[in-house]
Amino acid sequence: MLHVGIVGVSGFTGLELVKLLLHHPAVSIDYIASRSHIGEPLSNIFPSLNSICDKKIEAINEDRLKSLDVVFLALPHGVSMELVCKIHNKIRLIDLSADFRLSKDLYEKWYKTHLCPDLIETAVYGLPELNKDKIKDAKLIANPGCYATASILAILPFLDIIEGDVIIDAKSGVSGAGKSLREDLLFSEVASSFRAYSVAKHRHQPEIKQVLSEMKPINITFVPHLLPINRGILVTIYANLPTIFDEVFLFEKLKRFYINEPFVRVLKNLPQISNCVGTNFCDMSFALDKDNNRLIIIGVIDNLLKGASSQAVQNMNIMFGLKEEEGLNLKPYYP
Ligand SMILES: NC(=O)C1=CN([C@@H]2O[C@H](COP(=O)(O)OP(=O)(O)OC[C@H]3O[C@@H](n4cnc5c(N)ncnc54)[C@H](OP(=O)(O)O)[C@@H]3O)[C@@H](O)[C@H]2O)C=CC1
Ligand SMILES: CC(=O)N[C@@H](CCC(=O)OP(=O)(O)O)C(=O)O
Repeated sequence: MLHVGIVGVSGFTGLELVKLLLHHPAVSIDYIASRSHIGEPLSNIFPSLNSICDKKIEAINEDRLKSLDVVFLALPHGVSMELVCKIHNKIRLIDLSADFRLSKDLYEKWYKTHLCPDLIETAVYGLPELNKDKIKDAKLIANPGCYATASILAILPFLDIIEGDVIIDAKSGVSGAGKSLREDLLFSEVASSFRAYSVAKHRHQPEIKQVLSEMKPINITFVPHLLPINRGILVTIYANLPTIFDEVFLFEKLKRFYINEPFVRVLKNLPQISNCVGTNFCDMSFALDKDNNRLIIIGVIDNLLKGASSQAVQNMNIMFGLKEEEGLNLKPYYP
C-alpha cells in the first residue's frame, strides 16, 4: 500500500486527486494539507464530499511529508518550489505546478527567480506518452500544464513530417484558472461570452516549444481562449505539410503512434469536450486541408484530469510499477 499525501487539497486539482485516490486500490491517503481551513473536514470546503471524505485538513508540515511514499503538490507555481527545495531528497514528489517544467532561463523569463534551479535538471516532464521510461525512476515529476498536454499529444505523432511554424488555437473551461477569486472570472463576465487572452504570450507557449524542440526545431504561436463552461480543453492545431499526404496514411500513422497508449483515443470523427470530461482520455483526430497542404489536428482533454490530476496519478502508477490504468478507469460525464 502506498502512503500518499496531497498538499493544496482545498483547490480544484487537490479535490480531483482526493476523488481519484480514494478509490485507488493501492493507495492510502494519509495526509491532506493546505494553507487555510486547518482542522476542518475536507467536506466543509467541498460539500460534494459529505460522507465520502470527511478527513481533516492538516497544516503543511515537512516532517509529516517526509514520512510518506509520495506527495502530490497541487499548489500555485512559486509556492510549490519552496516546499520541493526542502523535502526533495526524502520523498518522491509529483508537482502539478509549473515550477520544474522549464529550463532555468525560460522559467525565470516567464515566471520568477527559481529557488532551487539545480533540481530542474533532475525533474522528469511527466507526460507518460512521451517519457514513460524516465518516469519509472523519477524522484521529482513536473506534471505538464493542461494546454501543453493537449497540444503536445496532438502534435507529436506528426512532428516528423510537418514543416514551418505551428499555430495552436486553444480553448479552456474556467476551472483551468483554479479556485481563484478574479473579477474577470465572474459568472457575468464569462457566461454567454467567449474571449481570447494572453495572446501569443501565454506561459504554455514556451513549455510546448521546449518539449517539442528537443526532437525538432519548431516555432509555436499559441492563442488560448476562455470557454463559458466549467471544464475541458479543445486545441485546434494548424501545421503545414511539405507535400500532399494520403489521408489513410496519416490516419494509420496517428493510430500506430498511440497503439500502446491506453489513454489516447484516436478517432475518425471530430472529438468534442463532453466526450472526455470526467476521464483521463485525450481524444484526437485530424482533417486534411488539401488546397493548402495543411494538417488540422484537434485534441481534447479534461483540464483537471488528463491536464492535471489524473495524469499525476498515471505518473504515480508508472513510478511505483503499478498498472498504468490503475484507479483511472473513469467514465465520461456525458451528457
Ligand atoms: N486548474 C487546472 O486546470 C490546472 C492547474 N494546474 C496547476 O496545478 C496547481 C493547482 O491548481 P488548482 O488546483 O487549479 O489551484 P487552486 O487555486 O484551485 O488551488 C490552489 C491550492 O493551493 C493552496 N495555496 C495557495 N496559495 C498558497 C500559499 N501561498 N501557500 C500554501 N498553499 C497555498 C490553496 O490553499 P488555500 O485554499 O488553503 O489557500 C489551494 O489548496 C497550480 O500550480 C496550477 O497552475 C495544472 C494543470 C491544470
Ligand atoms: C482558463 C485558465 O486560466 N487556464 C490556465 C491554465 C493553467 C494551467 O494549466 O496551469 P499551469 O499554470 O500549471 O501551467 C491559464 O491560462 O493560466
